[in-house]
Amino acid sequence: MIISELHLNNFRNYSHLDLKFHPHLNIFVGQNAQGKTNIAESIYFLALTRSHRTHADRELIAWQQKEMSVSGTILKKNTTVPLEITLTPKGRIAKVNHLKENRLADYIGHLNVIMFAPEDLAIIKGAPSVRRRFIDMEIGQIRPVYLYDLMRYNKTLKERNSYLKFDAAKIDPDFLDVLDDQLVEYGEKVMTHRRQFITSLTEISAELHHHLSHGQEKLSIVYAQNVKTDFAAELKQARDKDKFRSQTSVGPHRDDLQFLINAINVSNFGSQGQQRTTALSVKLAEIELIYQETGEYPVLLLDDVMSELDNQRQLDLLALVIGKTQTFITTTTLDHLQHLPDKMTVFEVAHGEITEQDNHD
Ligand SMILES: Nc1ncnc2c1ncn2[C@@H]1O[C@H](COP(=O)(O)OP(=O)(O)OP(=O)(O)O)[C@@H](O)[C@H]1O
Repeated sequence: MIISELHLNNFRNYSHLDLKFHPHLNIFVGQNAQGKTNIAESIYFLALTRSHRTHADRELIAWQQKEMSVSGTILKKNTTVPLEITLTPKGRIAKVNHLKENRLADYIGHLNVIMFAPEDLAIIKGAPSVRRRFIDMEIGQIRPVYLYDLMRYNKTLKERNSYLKFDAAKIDPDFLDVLDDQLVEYGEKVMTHRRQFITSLTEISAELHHHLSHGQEKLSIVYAQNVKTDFAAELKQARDKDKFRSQTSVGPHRDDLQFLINAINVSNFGSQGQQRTTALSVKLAEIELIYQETGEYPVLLLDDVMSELDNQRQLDLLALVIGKTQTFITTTTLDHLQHLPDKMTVFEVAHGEITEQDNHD
């Protein structure tokens, strides 16, 4: 799939912007703090109805304004899909084909994006919650049903945790049994989706990493599932402890991922370069995974990462994606970008204004 047009109204530092994109490669070049990442962020937002870098939607609305909107046209193999999201003080309004979708889960998935930004190193180095968010966002893009299951799981978890805060004497074991049954039902579904996703991700990223490391490194990803074998039994066993601590200690809300290179944990012992290449392999694997699940390649957003890759990695990366995946690159300079294809559009970004510099069809 490709995004052919993008329209922004009061999004960050763009009061009004209309852009037409190249189907293969679009480069946004400009000095710091001009609005390059804002463009990548707006495309990510159009796909997933949230930002990749903030939880606070308010930050996305141009200062002194109350609303913003992002819209675009998505071209797929057989269809053209107009998408639009408006952020108002009352919340989000998401439209597909100009019709409002009542559930965001029905909206997400019409545009698939993979974003690779410096923050993504946190998938390797950061807290387990970062990795869970990564898993949730990625599975959610390809399987909307996952978002339903996850939402139901989180709702039940919240209810159980609130109930555990009651005085011990007031806790009815039968009611807790009912909550446990629900938690297990939704939790099992969440874990099944995660297991399948991680198995496929491991397989593809191992192959890509082998390629990117020129045969030197073997990457494997381990699903560090918090539930060992039997969720229901483990929940029951932890009940006294959970009552004492007023929180649920077992379940997929405690899951994690481990990245191993040649059997050594990259998060703790990998070099910066290995951590970066691992993050890149994982991101590139997602592109293939989305293709396998949906039959369309997603849009790739490379925000500020090219300068961090050496010449060879840039070459490998571009060779893997150009022509297959519509790619957006943000960068402060074109100087270090080697091996660019002939066909692309370069946009110059300055103070929230964009000028098309070069267009080679
Ligand atoms: N809600 C907002 N309203 C208006 N302007 C905003 C808003 N949020 C951010 N900005 C402005 O957007 C600019 C930052 O844009 P962006 O993050 O896209 O920079 P960039 O060009 O990618 O820079 P860098 O190369 O440093 O990453 C800053 O000038 C900032 O003041």
